[in-house]
Order: sequence, then structure tokens, then C-alpha cells
Amino acid sequence: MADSSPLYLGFDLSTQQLKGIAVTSDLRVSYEAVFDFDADASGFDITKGVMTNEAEREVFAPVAMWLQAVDTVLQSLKSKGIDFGRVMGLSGAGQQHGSVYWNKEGEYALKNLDKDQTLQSQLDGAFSYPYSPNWQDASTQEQCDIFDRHLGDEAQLAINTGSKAHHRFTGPQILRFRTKHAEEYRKTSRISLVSSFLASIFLGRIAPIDISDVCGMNLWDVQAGKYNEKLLALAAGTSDTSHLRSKLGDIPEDGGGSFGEVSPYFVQRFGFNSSCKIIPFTGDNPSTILALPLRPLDAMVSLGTSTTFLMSTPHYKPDPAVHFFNHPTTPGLYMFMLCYKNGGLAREQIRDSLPSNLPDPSDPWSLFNHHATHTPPLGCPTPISPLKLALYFPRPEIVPNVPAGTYRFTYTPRTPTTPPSLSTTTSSWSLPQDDCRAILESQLLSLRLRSRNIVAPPHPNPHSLPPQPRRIYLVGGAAQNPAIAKLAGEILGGAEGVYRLDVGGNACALGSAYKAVWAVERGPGESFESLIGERWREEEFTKKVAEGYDEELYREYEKGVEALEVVEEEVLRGERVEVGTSGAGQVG
Ligand SMILES: Nc1ncnc2c1ncn2[C@@H]1O[C@H](COP(=O)(O)OP(=O)(O)O)[C@@H](O)[C@H]1O
Ligand SMILES: O=C(CO)[C@@H](O)[C@H](O)COP(=O)(O)O
Repeated sequence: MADSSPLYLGFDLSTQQLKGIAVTSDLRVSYEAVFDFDADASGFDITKGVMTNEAEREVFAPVAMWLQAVDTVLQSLKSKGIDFGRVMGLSGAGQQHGSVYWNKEGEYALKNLDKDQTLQSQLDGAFSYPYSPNWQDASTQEQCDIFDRHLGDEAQLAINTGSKAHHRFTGPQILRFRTKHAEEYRKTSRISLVSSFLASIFLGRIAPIDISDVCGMNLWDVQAGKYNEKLLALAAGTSDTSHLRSKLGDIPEDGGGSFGEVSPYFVQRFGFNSSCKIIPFTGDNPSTILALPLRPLDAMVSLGTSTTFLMSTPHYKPDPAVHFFNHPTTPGLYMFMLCYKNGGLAREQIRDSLPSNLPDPSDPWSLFNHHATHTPPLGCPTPISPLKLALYFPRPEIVPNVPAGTYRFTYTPRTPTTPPSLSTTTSSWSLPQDDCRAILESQLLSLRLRSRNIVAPPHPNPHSLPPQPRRIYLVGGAAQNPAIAKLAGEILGGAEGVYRLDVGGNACALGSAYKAVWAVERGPGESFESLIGERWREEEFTKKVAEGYDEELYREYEKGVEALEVVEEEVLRGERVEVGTSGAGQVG
């Protein structure tokens, strides 16, 4: 007899792919499909999922490509045998901050889709602007300066909206769009985030922006739970904010409340159950923390195109160096985040600079990993050698906010009798092999430096350990890499070890599918943590991939944290630094 038990779908519209995943009520993955933009999209001049205009530091993606991806991922799930009639709820996630500009005709077209035609062919003209600014965009420094000043200073903006102004945040992006593309802005009837854009496609009308993802705009007053009128007026260019407000729409507070049933287009074209509920789609990072019942002091490190460090916390401690968002499901909780632009692609660049003879021809990372694990910590062959530390930023970085470049240093830590010294000479470096450990170290040391306050446990510290996460969960493409897992434990600690989510697929899409399970099956007042926590099987769904805290190494890396602070100050000062995009010898 055919299986008629419920299924729940989750999607992840990230930088390089659209992923779809189906899970059962007991949280097991039953179907998965991926559409890789570079490999599978046709008709778009993209690289790594995006287009660029270097002159203006713009990075953007064609919206029509995402429509092509939705059709294809659904076809692919169907060809794998999924019965969409079993799907009782669906949710999803989008790369954060990106905005989609709809026109009036688009809103009409969305409500009147013909089952015999593709989404792309029917919605190609639905947008007043065909591109979505990508989170890697760095074109809005001028607008960020204005945003940071608007409430007083960047600390005040962070207190109000959870973050200081960032290039990629939607408020500064809308301000630039309104002035640079005035005619397109005038023709814009609605503005979606990437997450609410994807929800709109499934809903057949414009879906509201989600309560967590709205915090990635520099427009939402997190504690007041409403748009900040002054910031809205700044983005709108007028004290009458009603037009921008209606373009953005209202924000429902309940991350689990249904928007309504799936659009008839999907019922007729793919055989969806007409009572399948559309659950608010959130940002890819908020969705990632829903891939497991994360406890306070557990941390997730997402190693995708970007690197993000994520925690769920009841404490709102905004600061210009970090981000706070509303938690996607649970009022009273927040998501703490650090985000770096130069994650996976920067690591790939170093991997690709190595000779091509791999120790394991089936693993393109094998030589990189060999060097990363056979180079001593901080590149120090003896306890008295200077440390090697470098920043690798093929794109302008977020934290610290510095231009693209490779910045290599040697550093001698302070002693009781001598001051520290920093040098830009790289004569002691063996290149490119020393870069392999150095890139992982500087990326992880930055996470340690900036999460110090948030991982500090309440007193008294039960383990008497230095501040560090309890468990570290690695997710994203590079979570498969054993060298990265090992160094994550050595540098970040992890009192209970380093784990990888082992449910298959992709944590972000999985988190969305779990959100749909919770939203549809929850009892009155039942929290996400409680429902998912009861069905979760930690031993089966996760795998320990590294030991975590090692007292000696952890202490050793305190020198690395000290060195990183000095190096970042130096690079921010920019006095002795020549900026380039790759290669050795670009520093002073
Ligand atoms: N074994 C590996 N070691 C290191 N990096 C890897 C490995 N496998 C995949 N990656 C990296 O993962 C990245 C893609 O991760 P993914 O989470 O799918 O990205 P996104 O969600 O940003 O599209 C790629 O940039 C690739 O370099
Ligand atoms: O900008 C951020 C978070 O603030 C990024 O994390 C994006 O949300 C996209 O991430 P990936 O495509 O790497 O998953």
C-alpha cells in the first residue's frame, strides 16, 4: 500500500545553489534535490552564483535564475519519486539581506500562473529590477555611513536594530537603490527579501517578511518589535514612510503561523496537496540554527560560501562587531551571529594555489589538509619562533571592514620584559603551503575573539574551563573536512567536542523542513525546542568529528588571539599596507 504519512519540505536558496529536502514527522530525510547555479542554470552569465560590477563593488544575482531553479528542483524531487500529495507543510530559507523588487504586473502574474508554463517564462517581467543585490555586495559604504550616523553612532544603531550598518543590509541597499535606480524604485510595488520572495512563489501572492530575517535590514527596532520610523524615513527619503511601509508589508510575530495554502499552480503542475501550508520562510542562518534543538552555550559554525558562527541566546547584547536577530521560532530568544564574506572561496583560492599532485586524487582538499595538519600551530616550529598570522580576503571583508587583499605578518608576543613586535616580512614563510594552516587559524581565531563575551557561562563555571562553547556543531559544505574540524576544536575549544550534523543534506534546508514539521504538528503553546527536542536523536543525527577542548593548545592559541587583534589594528590603520586581491608580498 502506498505510504500516505505526512512529509514536510524545506528549501535553501543560498548563494550557489537551491536545495530542497523532504522530511517525515520523525525528522528523517526522505528526499533531496539540488540545483547548482553555475553547473545547472542556463542563460545567465554568473560565477559562483553571482554577477559582479567591480567598478562599483556591486555583487548581484539574476532573479529569473532562481525561478528556473525552483521549477527544476521540484521536477527533480518528483523524478526521485516524491508524492507531493503527502506534503502537509513547507518552509524555506534565503541568503540573508538580498532584496527583490516586484512590479504591479508581477503581483498579478503571481496570482494567475498557468500550470502548463514554467515560473521563469511567466514571471520574467514581474520585477521592476531584474537583479537582487547579493550579501557579498560592498557598494553601499556611503549609505552605511549615513545609517550609522542617523541614530547617533554605530553603537546606537546596533542597540536599536541588532547590527551596525553593513554594506549588505537591506536598509542601506534600498537607500542606494532608490537614488541610483529612481525609475525602477518608483515602479516597485513590493519589496521582498530573498526568503520572502521564495515564500511568495509558493504562496501565489507576496508573502510577509519573517520576524527573524527582518533584523538583517538595519530598519527593524528589535526590542520595540516594529520598524524604526527614523530609519524607514531615511531609506524612503521622506518623512512620509507610508509608501515604503506598504512596499515592505506587515511583519507577523509568529514564525510558525501559516500564511495559507500552497498556490494552485503547484497543486495542478506538481500534484501538491491543496491543504499544504506555507510556513514563514526565514534567513539561511536563522534556519540553520533550527536544524537541531540547539541549547544555550552550544555553537554552530556554518562553513558555506560565507562563514557564520551562530548561537541561540536569551541575552540581547548588541555590539557593532556582532549581529543579533530575533530567534526564528521562539519569542524571548535571540540568534547571535558573526558573519564573514571570505569563507569557502578564500579557502578554495589557497587550495588551488597548491601543486596539483594530490595525496588522495579523489579528494581535492587532500594536499591542503596535509599542510594544514602538518604545519605547527601558528606556524611556530619552536616555542621562541615568531608567529605567522595572515588575513586572506579575496573580497572586501565584513569584520574587520577592510578592502580586499592578502595581509601576511610575523608577530612576536609580548613578554614580561619586552613589548610585542609585528613585522610584514614574510621571509620565514614557506609559500603557498604555510597559507593552508594560516587561513584556517585566522578565520577561527576571529570567531574566538568575537564570541568571547557570548560564550562566557554564568558563574560559577561548572567545568572551570575558560570561556568556550559547550558543543560545536559544524554545518555547510566544509563541515566534511577533517582538518577544519580538528583546528576548530583546537582553537574554539568545545567542552563536549566538535560534531557534524549527520542527517544528510543541508542544515539550512533541514532547519526549514523541521520548522514546517513544528508549525503544522505543534500542540497549543508547544515550542520548537520542545517538539523537535522530543523527536531528536543526537546519537543518530550527529557525529563527533574532533575532540574539542585541549588545555595546552587552547592556551597556546591565546597568543594567536592577541596577535590577531594587533594584526587587525594594523590592517585597519592601513598605513604600511598595500592592497591587492591575491598572492604574496602585498603587505608593506
Ligand atoms: N571537503 C571540503 N573541504 C573544504 N571545503 C569544502 C569541502 N566540500 C565543500 N567545500 C566548500 O563548501 C562550499 C559550499 O558550501 P555550501 O554550504 O553548499 O555553500 P552555500 O550554502 O553558501 O551555497 C564551497 O565553497 C566549497 O569550497
Ligand atoms: O550575509 C550573510 C549573513 O549575514 C550570509 O551568511 C548570507 O546569508 C549567505 O550565506 P551562504 O550563501 O554562504 O549560505
